[in-house]
Amino acid sequence: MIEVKEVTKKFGRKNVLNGVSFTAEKGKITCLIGINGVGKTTIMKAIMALTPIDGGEILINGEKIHKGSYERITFIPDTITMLPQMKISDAFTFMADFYDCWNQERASELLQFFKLKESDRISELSKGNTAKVNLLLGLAMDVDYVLMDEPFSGIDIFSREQIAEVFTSHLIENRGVIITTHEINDIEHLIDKVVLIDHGVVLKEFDTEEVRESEGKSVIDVMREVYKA
Ligand SMILES: Nc1ncnc2c1ncn2[C@@H]1O[C@H](COP(=O)(O)OP(=O)(O)OP(=O)(O)O)[C@@H](O)[C@H]1O
Repeated sequence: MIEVKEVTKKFGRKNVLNGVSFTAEKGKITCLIGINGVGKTTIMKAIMALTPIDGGEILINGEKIHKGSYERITFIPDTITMLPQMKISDAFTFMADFYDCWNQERASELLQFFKLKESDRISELSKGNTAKVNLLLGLAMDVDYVLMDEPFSGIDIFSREQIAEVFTSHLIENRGVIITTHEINDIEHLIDKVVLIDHGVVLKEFDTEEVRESEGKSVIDVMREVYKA
């Protein structure tokens, strides 16, 4: 489990996270929802220890993040981190050299799934295909948790559908997934848990199935209630 406990973060004098707490479990897809600038990416980076926090605590499977944790958790940012002149095959070699948990078999499977070729050059990929390569590089790692920042942002409907398909396939397996979005429509049916964020605090954390069954409400119904209150 990932436990985010009372996390605070300032950039200069600006309070960005004001005591954020939530949990994300293995085997579940947890979605952080909030409009632009509420601190979603900062939370992801804090979990990965890519940005230092000012207060609170973050635990991954009961431990604070350490060097070895990067073989158990990965972050897929909303921009590709591979060099533009690389081919997809070069990116695979880079990942294999860098991570023990790199799974080439799964990478090849994802490549087929997304209809991409190892000889494709990063700089020549469309926006949708760049997002797919980014996702592929994260999902081909044998980790317990995958963090994805806006995996559906700015890409066409067909690419979005293809990416959504990954979430219901064996390629996600029993992993814990945290995704951020400000646009819930496409993915409502995929997610197990929602964390609604505003101004660096969690307004509500709920299980989508539970709310649907016990209260007959969709995620959007709950969002309307919470954000309009
Ligand atoms: N390195 C930084 N230095 C200064 N301010 C920052 C830095 N990173 C983020 N911020 C500020 O922190 C706030 C939260 O940013 P963050 O990127 O976490 O929001 P977000 O919810 O992910 O937004 P978006 O949906 O636009 O990606 C914003 O006001 C942003 O300007």
